[in-house]
Amino acid sequence: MEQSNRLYEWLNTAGLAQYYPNFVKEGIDENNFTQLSIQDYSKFKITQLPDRKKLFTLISVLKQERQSRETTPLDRANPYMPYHDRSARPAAPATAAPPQQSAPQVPLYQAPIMAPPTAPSPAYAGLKRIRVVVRKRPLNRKEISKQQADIVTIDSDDTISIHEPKIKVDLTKYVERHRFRFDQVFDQDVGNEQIYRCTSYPLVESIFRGGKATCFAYGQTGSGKTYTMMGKGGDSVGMYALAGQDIFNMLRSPQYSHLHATVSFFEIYGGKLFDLLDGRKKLQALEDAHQNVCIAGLKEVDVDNTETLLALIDVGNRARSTGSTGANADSSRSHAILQICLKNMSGKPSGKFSFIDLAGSERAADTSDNNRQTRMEGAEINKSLLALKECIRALDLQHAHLPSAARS
Ligand SMILES: Nc1ncnc2c1ncn2[C@@H]1O[C@H](COP(=O)(O)OP(=O)(O)OP(=O)(O)O)[C@@H](O)[C@H]1O
Repeated sequence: MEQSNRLYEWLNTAGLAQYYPNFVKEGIDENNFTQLSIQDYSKFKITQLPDRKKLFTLISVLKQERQSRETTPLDRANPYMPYHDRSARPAAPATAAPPQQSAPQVPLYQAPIMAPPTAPSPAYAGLKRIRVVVRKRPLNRKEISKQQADIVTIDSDDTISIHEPKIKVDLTKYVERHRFRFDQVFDQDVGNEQIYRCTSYPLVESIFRGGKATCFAYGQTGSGKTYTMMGKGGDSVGMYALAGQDIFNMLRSPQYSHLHATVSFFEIYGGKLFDLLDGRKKLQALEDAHQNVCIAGLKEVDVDNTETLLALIDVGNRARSTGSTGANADSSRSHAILQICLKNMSGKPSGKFSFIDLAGSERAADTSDNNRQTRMEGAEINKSLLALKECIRALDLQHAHLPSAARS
């Protein structure tokens, strides 16, 4: 494939193919594309905000991808290729000519927290142990109909601002701006596939080296955690399916013919564990002699393709505890843990990817309409999230003592 065509392919995937000739005219190709800055965009006649955002996201994804490509062999040809297109790559044209073509809202974030593998791996030496990325979701229908204001702006690829409306003692209204910095932030028009590329994807290879990787979706109720992990159904897939697809593809290569994958899915509700693939059978977390946490009796199903994985997730999600909260009519009230475990011929675990769709945290202001059970659940959820925070802090600081949950 010619390099210039690869540039076309990237732009096409991001919905920017019509600008391709402008890039060619300015001498931009695959090698210098990622060096473009926001100030350059107008040179290519990209003046509309949505298109500028698309270009910004595309360049961020590619930069991230360039880093991770040095560590993973997956899909080197076009890291930006979306999930649906990976089996049938569209041919790019051979020439430069393209084909024709009010009230504040707070729960706007969800943040997958990425933990690189626990097993030492030279390829991951340069990566942070924990990465936190933030995704903004668009205002939903209810918020739009109430003409509520969007109080979140994305300032750059790692900084967001929250504009908090406040009232002074003399009743004058003003807005206080809070800026927050993360490893990466994504605007509301970024899809699950791009988020997967920048977060979970670089970790997939690590589990084939015997590592343990974890992706948490953390955020307030209604902020989009399940949307990110699961997708919306149909063609809209999330982290589970995208990672599953890459894992199963790698398992098909002769290099990994000695491995197979098993899937388990359970939830933590009210401090208790329930197997989502086994009729919500109650489970027990036990610690073995090496202080590894084991879930006794957890059902593990052999899976070798994405369709079966999605069918199992569907079964599990139907069994998952949901309820209605002030902020989300279909709120997950439990932490759901999907594990894809690699095992060798003798059934010994040899790498694991855990996806954790946490129950939503709640602001006190959103709980006023909730009934007693919902409030009790909320208290339990907030308590367990606090415990999780301690685990992550201990991991981050590499404490000698880790809470047992941080070791599993
Ligand atoms: N990025 C997004 N783009 C479009 N719609 C979104 C996005 N994120 C979330 N939504 C929509 O917002 C609603 C709430 O999302 P979701 O159920 O994923 O929230 P949640 O964080 O899992 O909430 P809870 O913790 O209460 O389970 C859903 O209708 C979902 O389709």
